[in-house]
Amino acid sequence: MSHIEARNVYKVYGGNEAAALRLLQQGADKASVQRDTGAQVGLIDISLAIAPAQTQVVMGLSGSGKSTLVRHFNRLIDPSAGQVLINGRDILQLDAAGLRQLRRRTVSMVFQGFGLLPHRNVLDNVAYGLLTRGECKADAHAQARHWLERVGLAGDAQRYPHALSGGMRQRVGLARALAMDSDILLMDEPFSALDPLIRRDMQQLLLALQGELQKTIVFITHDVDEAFRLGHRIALLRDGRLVQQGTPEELRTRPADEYVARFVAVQS
Ligand SMILES: Nc1ncnc2c1ncn2[C@@H]1O[C@H](COP(=O)(O)OP(=O)(O)OP(=O)(O)O)[C@@H](O)[C@H]1O
Repeated sequence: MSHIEARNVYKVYGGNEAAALRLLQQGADKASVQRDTGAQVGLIDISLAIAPAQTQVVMGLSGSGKSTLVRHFNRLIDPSAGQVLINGRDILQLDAAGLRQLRRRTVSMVFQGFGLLPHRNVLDNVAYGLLTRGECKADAHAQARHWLERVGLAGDAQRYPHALSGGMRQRVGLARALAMDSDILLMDEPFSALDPLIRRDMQQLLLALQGELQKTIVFITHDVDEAFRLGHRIALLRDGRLVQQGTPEELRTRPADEYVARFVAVQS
């Protein structure tokens, strides 16, 4: 069974949503629908299945719909049409308690901007999610210390975010997500603000942790090298549509069209 599945997902923002959806379902493209209905088109008929313990990269230019797609997987965004399934269950059917459970237990998210709490030290930042889901302080701190050690920050538990480098902050963000012990990690351009060498270190760290922990990771990037380095599979979006989903090798050797061929050709 797929761990995560999107079935015929459409997302339209604002404007005349019903009219926009109808036009898209008849095959219209993003630009014409936006012009004719005043709606912003996020996603068009996306179907994507992600297997357990895989790193699925979502790649595409700015505005192609990467964040919109991935935010459907923890219901930060609800689709205009279509279904999203986690472990075979339609998450749009979840009640408030089910949604809380999804966000606290099943899916964690790591952002580009780190999202750390500035007035709490590193240990408390990592423990924060555990405390808010009701774990006692001693357990939360023990787990936080464990994950800080795993990301190489054992000696930095008492420091504050402002005193850390970007790479260290992103390690804290990663430790915080891992501490939640959820099976799914959503990572929205987590390394794009980092210097190239630090970025490479973080990619290595993620590969090592993934090999060991076997999480299902959905990783957004617009960097082709990063996508090829990290992804078991890569989904390439263009103007809200999925143009190809496949292994790095498949994208390289059997690109679905000229656009995919040009996109992957930039790989160094
Ligand atoms: N809240 C919103 N309201 C209106 N339009 C939106 C909203 N969020 C996204 N969009 C539009 O949906 C489309 C896809 O945006 P999205 O942010 O998902 O793309 P992206 O590939 O993640 O881009 P980036 O790489 O710049 O983050 C864009 O045309 C964007 O303008």
